[in-house]
Amino acid sequence: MVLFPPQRGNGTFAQWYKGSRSPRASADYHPTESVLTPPRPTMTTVKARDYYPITGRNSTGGTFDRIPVEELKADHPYQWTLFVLGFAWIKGTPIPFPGVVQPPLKTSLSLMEIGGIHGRPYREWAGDRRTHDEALADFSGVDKKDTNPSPSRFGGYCNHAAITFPSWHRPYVMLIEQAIGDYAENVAQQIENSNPGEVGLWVSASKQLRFPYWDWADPRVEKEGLPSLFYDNDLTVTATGHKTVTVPNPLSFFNFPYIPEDFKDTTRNGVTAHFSVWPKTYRHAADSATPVGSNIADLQTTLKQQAEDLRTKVGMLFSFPDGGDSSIIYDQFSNTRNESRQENDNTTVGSLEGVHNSIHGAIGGNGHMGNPDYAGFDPFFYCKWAFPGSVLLLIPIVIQSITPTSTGSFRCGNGATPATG
Ligand SMILES: N[C@@H](Cc1ccc(O)cc1)C(=O)O
Repeated sequence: MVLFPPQRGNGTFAQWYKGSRSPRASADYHPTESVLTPPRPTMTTVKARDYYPITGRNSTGGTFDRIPVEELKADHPYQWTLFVLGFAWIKGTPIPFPGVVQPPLKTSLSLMEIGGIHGRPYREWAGDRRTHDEALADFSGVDKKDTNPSPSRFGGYCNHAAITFPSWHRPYVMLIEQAIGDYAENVAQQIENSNPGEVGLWVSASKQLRFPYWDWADPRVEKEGLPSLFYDNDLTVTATGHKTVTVPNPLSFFNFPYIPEDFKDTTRNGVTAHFSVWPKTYRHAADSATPVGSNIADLQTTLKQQAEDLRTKVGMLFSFPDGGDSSIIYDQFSNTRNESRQENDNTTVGSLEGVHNSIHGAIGGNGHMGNPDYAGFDPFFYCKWAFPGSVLLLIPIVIQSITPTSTGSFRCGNGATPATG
């Protein structure tokens, strides 16, 4: 399965591919680091060890729940510290911590590269394991799906408006989850090594760390909107000796280390997003090359207004009639451009992608989250995505004719399960 066809633009695929393959891509070639590379049984790069049953992060020795981000912050102080440190590290702006030597950050695991997988820049991910020949083998010069796809393909790797929409984004979140988790284990070990009195506190927390989710279908969203941990300037974390310290919040925005050439200003509904010059990610920004910052008041008003509708739409995903054809239901459940609509189709339950689009718009406005080409750079993207990723694990409830087989760990926060809306 080809999960992420590259953009060909006006040139041939071969031109695109040669032009886009940056030297650092091969220098940064790490055969075991990617969870995104699709199965290619005939390719020599495929190794049995690259595949493993997914029950959370690899090699933690257990299966642990993803938990709501608010709960991670309130009740799991060591995991919270490690998550915050890990997110800052992946952004290329590590937070110093006594006794910790920051592990090197591979280019391919930086937020600049991971964020760029989703949309722009339209070029190969630095961690893509395919050789030049393997990538070319994906392309057929005589196949319309490659030369003239209709509708035309999205330019990044991500899959939208297709049945692969949910299953593409789940491993995408796992990539950042695994990277931050590996970092957390490394740092936790260093902390315990230099603080023998804290042995047992950090390493076990690091093993249990999963990427937290934000449940945007929780009834609290109507009143409280977006939790401030996503936009506060600073966050409080627990340091050694049970002390708390204040650190810059890595979840509120991302400073671009450089602006890729193909970042373009985009005007929608008369409002321009100045992506070609904005040095950092914004949410609901002013139509200006130099906005003062994200307009959180606007964001909150929009989100609170839409919250009930969002929650209803998530609940509706679980109201497909029993006994239907599971392939048709999955098609309708998963994405906005389902192909299997029937002539007399009275189904109005919406789709996971549809409701997910609404949350992108509500949070991003004209900012990066509101546009698939740039959304992956906003740190919020991944906590937001960990939620529909988890809704996906409830698919056996949606399609009742399938026996539940999910071994993935999932838990909803605060009793507000998506199943009950
Ligand atoms: N393009 C979608 C919103 C969206 C934004 C970013 C994404 O990654 C995905 C979807 C819409 O207009 O509804």
